[in-house]
Formats: sequence, structure tokens, C-alpha cells
Amino acid sequence: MSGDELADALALVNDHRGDHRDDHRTADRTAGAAGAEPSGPDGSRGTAHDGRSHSTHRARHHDWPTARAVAARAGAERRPESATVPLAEALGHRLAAPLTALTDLPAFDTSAMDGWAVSGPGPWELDGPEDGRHDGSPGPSGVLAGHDAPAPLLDGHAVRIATGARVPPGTTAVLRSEYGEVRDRWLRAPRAPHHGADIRPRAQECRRDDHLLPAGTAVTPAVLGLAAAAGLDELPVLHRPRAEVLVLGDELLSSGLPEGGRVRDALGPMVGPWLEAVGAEVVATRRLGDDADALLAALAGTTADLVVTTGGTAAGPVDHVHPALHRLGAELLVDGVAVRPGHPMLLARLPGGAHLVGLPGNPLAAISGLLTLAEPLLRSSPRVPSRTSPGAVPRATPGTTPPDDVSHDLPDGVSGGVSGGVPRDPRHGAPVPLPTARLLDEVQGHPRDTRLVPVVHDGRGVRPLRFSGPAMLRGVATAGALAVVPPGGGATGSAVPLLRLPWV
Ligand SMILES: Nc1nc2c(c(=O)[nH]1)N[C@H]1C(S)=C(S)[C@@H](COP(=O)(O)OP(=O)(O)OC[C@H]3O[C@@H](n4cnc5c(N)ncnc54)[C@H](O)[C@@H]3O)O[C@H]1N2
Ligand code: MOO
Repeated sequence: MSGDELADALALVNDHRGDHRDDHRTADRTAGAAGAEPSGPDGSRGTAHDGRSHSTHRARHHDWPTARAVAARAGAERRPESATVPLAEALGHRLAAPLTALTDLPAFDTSAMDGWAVSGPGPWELDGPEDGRHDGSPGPSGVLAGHDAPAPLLDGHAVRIATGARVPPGTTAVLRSEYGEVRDRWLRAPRAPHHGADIRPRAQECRRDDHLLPAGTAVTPAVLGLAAAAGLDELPVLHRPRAEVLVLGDELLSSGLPEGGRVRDALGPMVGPWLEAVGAEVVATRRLGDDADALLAALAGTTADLVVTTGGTAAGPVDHVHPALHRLGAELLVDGVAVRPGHPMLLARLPGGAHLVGLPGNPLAAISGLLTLAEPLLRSSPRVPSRTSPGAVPRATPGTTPPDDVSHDLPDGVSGGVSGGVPRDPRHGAPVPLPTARLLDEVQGHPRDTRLVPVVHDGRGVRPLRFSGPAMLRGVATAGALAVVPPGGGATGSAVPLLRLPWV
């Protein structure tokens, strides 16, 4: 073990000594088994995980795959609203209807090159000025892009034309400027262009009313461009789930250096952008301190589809999330997950229908909660509206596949699976297989819980990173993925599933 690794290991051991107030803690914890406090023998606690009696809660402690599936199913229940918005506001949303061309593309026969529109075999007598420039004269002149209804071209004639200009009626081909020569108002070419050369015929790309993209397609900059080219000024889109982030903890500072026992808020700057990266529209990130009433009021009054809290999920005196959910009569769908770090994470349905993901306060534990609960919830949101609302439109054509369901290139040493490894089937919420990779170093496991371990791609596999304790972000900040290490651990060379980070 290198000096750095030893330091790392000590940090992890100390971390767990400092953080965990768990009576069952075992003495044999090592760096590899970091975060390894046992839960019940079957990974289930049966009651609210903190031992408080919340008899009206349906406490649900799940293993890691089940927790993801529950989150995905919850997301699939969402009934997204659609609205018709100007193109400039559509970026990042999903199409609520197929993108339908309002025009032929091109809308008219178009020159693909700068040169001359010619009619018949050459040589051709030139109409308009010899250099093709507009001289303001009333007679025939060159044809520029943007000109309407150019004069017809007679057989044996030619006229200067610019790329993108409408070809005059009677044109049989466009001769590129580098292929012809004009002398004494006659255009000659060593080789006559074939019929139709360098003319983009009307409707070459699409006809009016053609479906160019299916409903559910993510609106990217290229989609905006296509929509504009096809004549649209607005697009029907599904609203992304609206998310609100509530950062809990009186000990947090929003600027400057840690002092007086207080620490910098590492989650406020991180959670909102992370949610955006997996499909949410973050409407606010608010700091609430450790104020139980403020939390209750925020949850009761939220207009978001998803509330994400950070901290306050455990059993400490100021851990207010469970009591607030209890007082509101929220339904706990996931109440603790057999995963390290992050086991106190939770998922609830608020009485108004919004979901709440409670992320543990330790920063890497919060990332574990984002990947385990928030991402499956958001990614499984339906791609098409289930009911028609004003401005909304028909369902996706059956059998069409949103483009981002396509596997993309995987790094060396990573095989199989689907991009991001998140649930893709909104009807069933079933998680799709994750890509896998071989561990280049052994990872010690928890006896019963799954471990999520930041890794970096390294040649033929993935290498676990140092500085990956529950309170640390130094490792994950350089990671390409989190390896899913099953209970019992992963030997060198064994294949483990990967949770890819949304921006990798
Ligand atoms: N009796 C038990 N105590 C704890 C358990 C347990 O099972 N039984 N689990 C431990 C584990 S594991 C975690 S993770 C934490 C989760 O605690 P909370 O979600 O209640 O989070 P806090 O207590 O508010 O904070 C924990 C830790 O994280 C720091 N923190 C919180 N928010 C932020 C932030 N925005 N930026 C940076 N750091 C943050 C906070 O200062 C604490 O150090 O509970 C253990 N306890
Ligand atoms: O081990 Mo806790 O779950 O730090 O995250």
C-alpha cells in the first residue's frame, strides 16, 4: 500500500468512526469496506430506518436494484404537460408531437453552387452583366439567393447564379464558376454539365407534411435548426420535470473558508446542475438551514414535480426530513437503501403528487442518492403525453425509438448496455442493463450492501479511485463512472456494472 493509499485508508476509517453512531459497527472495517455498518440480516430494517416510530409511514428499506426500479416506476407515473413554445424556448425539452414539415425542403429548385444557370447544351449566350454583379440596371441580371421568380431562361442562354438562389424556369443545369469561361458574352465549358447538375430539386429533403422526427425526441440545437428550416416558429414540447433543491444544514457556508466548525456547502452548487444534466428543469436551489418549520412549509407549498433535499435524512437531533414527511402524511416509497455510501437516502410521494428525493448530507452519499433514485426517476419520465392538453398532440408513432436510446461508443474496456444505464422503458420502469467493465484492482465489499465506487477508465478496464470516502468529492471529480460492486466485493478481473456520470 502506498503512502497515499494508507492516508486514504486512514481517512476512510476515521471518517466512519467520526460519522457513524451505529451500535452494530464492526471492528474490522478497512478502506475497502468503508461505510460497512451492517443493517438487518436480510438488508431490511422493517421500520423507519432511524428507529423513530413513524407508524403511519410505510417504511421501505430496499436493496439497491429494487430501489432503482421503484424510483423508475415512480418517474414513469408522471403525466407530463405539454405546451407550444417559441423555438427559442424549446431547447432541452422533448417533442410532444412528431416534427412535421410545413414546407417542401428545399421549397424550390435551388442552385447548389456559384456559377451559371444554363439551358440546353453550350455554348450559351449570357443574359445580364458579364461579371454577374448587380449593376442596378433594369435588364436581366444574375440571380442571387433570396430573389423571387427569376425570369425564364431561354434555350441556349445562361445567367449568373449564386448558391442557394432559385433556378430560373428552363434551367437544365448549373455550371460551376470554375468550370466555365465567359468571353464576349458567350459562356463556354470544356465539358457540358449533365442534366440537373448542381441543382437541388424541390422537396429533395422532405415534402410538406412529412414527419421528420418522432414525438419524444430531445430538442437539440440541430433539431431547432431543422424545425426552423421546415418552416416552424414554435414547437409542441413536454415540460421537463420541474425540480426544486432544498439544502438543509445550519453548519453550511455559501462562501469563504470553513471556520468555527462550519463547512462549505458542496451540494448547493452540485445538485441543481446534476439534475439538469439528467433531464430536470431546476426552478430553485434554496438554503433552509435546520429549520423544521421552514422545511415543512417548503414541502407543503412546493409547485415542483420533484423536491430534492440534501442532509437531514439520518437520526440526528436536527435531521428533519422524516418528521416533516410524517407530518405531511407523505408516502415513503424508499426509506433507506442497502448501498454504501448513501444508505439513508429516501424517496417519498408528497400529498400533492410531487416526489421527494432525500439525499444524505455526506457529499459522495448525496451523489449515490442522485444516481440511485433521482436519475432513474427523471429518466423514466414518459416521453409522450398521456392526455391531450391545449397545444398538445398525438402520441409517438408506435415503435419509434427516441434517438438517445441508441447505445453510443463505449470507452475501451467497457462492454454492452445502454447509454447511462438508466431505465428507459417508461411504461414498465424496468431498468435496462448497465454497461460493464473489468475491475483492474480488487474492491472490498460490504457484507450485505452494494457499494458504489468512483472509477476511471484505464485501458482494458476500470480502476477504483482514491479519496472516495462518503464525505469526499476528490475522487469522483475525476471519475468517469461509479462501479456497482455487489455485496461481498469485486475481485480483480471481475466484471462490474457501471453507472456513467451524465457528462462523460
Ligand atoms: N445514528 C446514525 N447516524 C448516522 C447514520 C446512521 O445510519 N445512523 N448514517 C450516517 C450516514 S452513512 C450518513 S450519509 C449521514 C447522513 O446524514 P444526513 O443526511 O442526516 O446529513 P447531515 O447529518 O445533515 O450531514 C451529514 C454530513 O454531511 C455534511 N453535509 C451536509 N450537507 C452538506 C452540504 N450541503 N455540503 C457539504 N457537506 C454537507 C454535514 O456537515 C455532515 O458532516 O448520517 C450518518 N449518521
Ligand atoms: O456512508 Mo453514508 O451512507 O456516508 O453515505
